[in-house]
Amino acid sequence: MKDPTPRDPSSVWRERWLALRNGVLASPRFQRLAAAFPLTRPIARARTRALFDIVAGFVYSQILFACVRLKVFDLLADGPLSIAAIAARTGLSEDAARRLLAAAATLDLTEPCGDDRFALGRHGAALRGNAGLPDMIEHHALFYRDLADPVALLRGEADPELGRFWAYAGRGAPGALPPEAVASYSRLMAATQGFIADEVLAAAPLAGRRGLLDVGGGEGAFLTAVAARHPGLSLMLFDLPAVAERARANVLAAGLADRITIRAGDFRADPLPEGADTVSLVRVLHDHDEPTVRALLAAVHRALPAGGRVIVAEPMSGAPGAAPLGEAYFGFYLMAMGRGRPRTPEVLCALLTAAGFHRPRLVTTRNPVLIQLIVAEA
Ligand SMILES: CC(C)=CCC/C(C)=C/CC/C(C)=C/C=C/C(C)=C/C=C/C=C(C)/C=C/C=C(C)/C=C/C=C(C)/C=C/CC(C)(C)O
Ligand SMILES: C[S@@+](CC[C@H](N)C(=O)[O-])C[C@H]1O[C@@H](n2cnc3c(N)ncnc32)[C@H](O)[C@@H]1O
Repeated sequence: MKDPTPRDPSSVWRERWLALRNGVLASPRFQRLAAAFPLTRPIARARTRALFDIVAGFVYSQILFACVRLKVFDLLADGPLSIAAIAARTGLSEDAARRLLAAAATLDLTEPCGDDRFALGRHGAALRGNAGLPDMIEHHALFYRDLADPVALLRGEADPELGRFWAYAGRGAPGALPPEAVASYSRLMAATQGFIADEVLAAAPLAGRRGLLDVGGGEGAFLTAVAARHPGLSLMLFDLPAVAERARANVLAAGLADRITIRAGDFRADPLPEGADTVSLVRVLHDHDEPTVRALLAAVHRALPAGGRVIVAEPMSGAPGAAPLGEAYFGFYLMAMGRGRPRTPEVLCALLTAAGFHRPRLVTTRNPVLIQLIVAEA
């Protein structure tokens, strides 16, 4: 079907090239020839594998999910185990355990070491070093169910479970959410701060700052990490009342009540507390649509003094080497959640400029796949 909308003249040549390339790639005769000819055969194989991997991706995810649910990586933490021992400890038959461990081995989750024994694979071992990751993987059961009919999700005809899990994404006033509505998402976010806070703190320009306000700071896991690394910084957390209550209990239990002040409120309705010269928004903006983000950034600007600084930390669209994680993974995750979108650094910089901030800039983290930073001055 030809698109009747007028085209930008600069795209004409690109579209002609795409038509030519795609016509060739779609031809079964070309595909047969490319696979037969020794010089193009490796390319044909790689393309076949790449497309097959997209088809199989969900199966790979379920194999990882089964390993996490059955605690296979915990079982192998002390060294290789035989299939008989793994079967006994997971409650699987030996045949099922062998099928799972062999499949996991092809994904580098486990590694065969002869005599029907398996060790942790490279990914299985890395997973053990990331506290909170198994919780995050198990949480995906909801997302996978929401994705069972992606077309219904795209058409807005589904009733996604993620929308209920992230209670503040619902229609009601988030400030009135009861404790039980925020408990599970707050626990999950706190559990996954381990691999976020390290990256953010390695890159965040906090030297010489006096006070940090963490907006949407959850249970206080990020500020607890900040407190350990920046002993001179005064710290304040702002979150919904039911979440702030959890933060208060955690901060008290960690003996940090004199370091971290907790303030409760709804940033869509209440002013932000003043007094800090730096504000962080960690995994907050991507949860919200444009009007909320604009209003929130303007409120952050109002709360900051001259010389103030804002730090936005979240996974972003178009991260180098990880393009599908932004638009595909977080794009669909946030669609199921019911609001928000992953944004490129350029879009975030433009939103910060519109809110009155100066010199918005991308600060590269050690691991942009997980999180990136934008810093701007008030
Ligand atoms: C050892 C020898 C011989 C050589 C060394 C070679 C070498 C240098 C190897 C590297 C080893 C290494 C450092 C490995 C490190 C691996 C790491 C750090 C792996 C980390 C993996 C992290 C993953 C898979 C993270 C996944 C995160 C997810 C799925 C997050 C989802 C977040 C969501 C859904 C957030 C929701 C919040 C909302 C609603 C969007 O606001
Ligand atoms: C995805 S979580 C991130 C939590 C924390 N910053 C982290 O990275 O672990 C988003 C946080 O924003 C908070 N939040 C959402 N809407 C809010 C609102 N209207 N006012 C205040 N906080 C809000 C949530 O309660 C939640 O703690």
